Amino acid sequence: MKKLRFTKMHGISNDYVYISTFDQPEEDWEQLAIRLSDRRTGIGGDGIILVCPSDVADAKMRIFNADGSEGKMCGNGIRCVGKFVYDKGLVPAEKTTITIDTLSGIKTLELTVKDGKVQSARVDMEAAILRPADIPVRYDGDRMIDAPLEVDGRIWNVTAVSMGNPHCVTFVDDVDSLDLEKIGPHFENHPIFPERVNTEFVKVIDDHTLQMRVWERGSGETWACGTGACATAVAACLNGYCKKGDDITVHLRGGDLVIRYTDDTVIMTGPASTVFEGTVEI
Ligand SMILES: N[C@@H](CCC[C@H](N)C(=O)O)C(=O)O
Repeated sequence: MKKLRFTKMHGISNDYVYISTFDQPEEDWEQLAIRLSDRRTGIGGDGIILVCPSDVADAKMRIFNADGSEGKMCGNGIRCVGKFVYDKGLVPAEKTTITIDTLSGIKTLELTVKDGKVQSARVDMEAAILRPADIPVRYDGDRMIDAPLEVDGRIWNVTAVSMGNPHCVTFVDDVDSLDLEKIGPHFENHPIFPERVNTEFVKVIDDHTLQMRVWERGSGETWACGTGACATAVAACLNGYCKKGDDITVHLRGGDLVIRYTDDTVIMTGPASTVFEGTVEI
């Protein structure tokens, strides 16, 4: 029986099983993501994240959702990967600017370190993608903003944004009362999203504050989604609820993220936490 070393980490309760391939061989990650994510029979998590060697950055990140599908980007995950790389000494202790290669490009992180451990990270998520074909969403206009969409027998007004992965943002009066287990899968598998979609349900608190719940492609409702918070802040600016260049606080079930959107980039700031380490038989 083979053994795999892992670190359980979370970014405001969006929890993944982190596995280093710096010193462990390749495995069938799709199958392991399904098995290890199970909260009763596995380690438990919203998926698994691999921290891999890279020729072009300090490390490479790969994210597998709980259903085994591979995502291209993970906002909460990348802050934890920055912490993992620093805390494990994979970069020198004086190096607090870290680069991480992802399937949606190389991202730069500024780490905040206390007593030799990373507490939080500020990530340059790069420009939001709004061109429908690049998100991807089947939509005829040049940007899908506040567009009516029928989902599960109701009309929702949606804004489509890619942060390296696809998001559908809808503004509602109340997020707490929504039955995400029922409506989430209808958004995720809606035929206008050829690669499925992550969906954010958002209440505007004021012009600097948003409350959000998320139904993630491949993982269901999670307590937070970093790329989802970025897409939400972008959508809030595009819909006139918030202003570009301002710090926008997004309240999620598991905590807060601060997002700043400009035409050139989206900056996300938030914590990264280690829960425990262990080995698992595979
Ligand atoms: N939780 C993540 C996003 C994870 C991937 C997503 N479910 C997808 O398939 O695109 C985040 O914090 O961004």
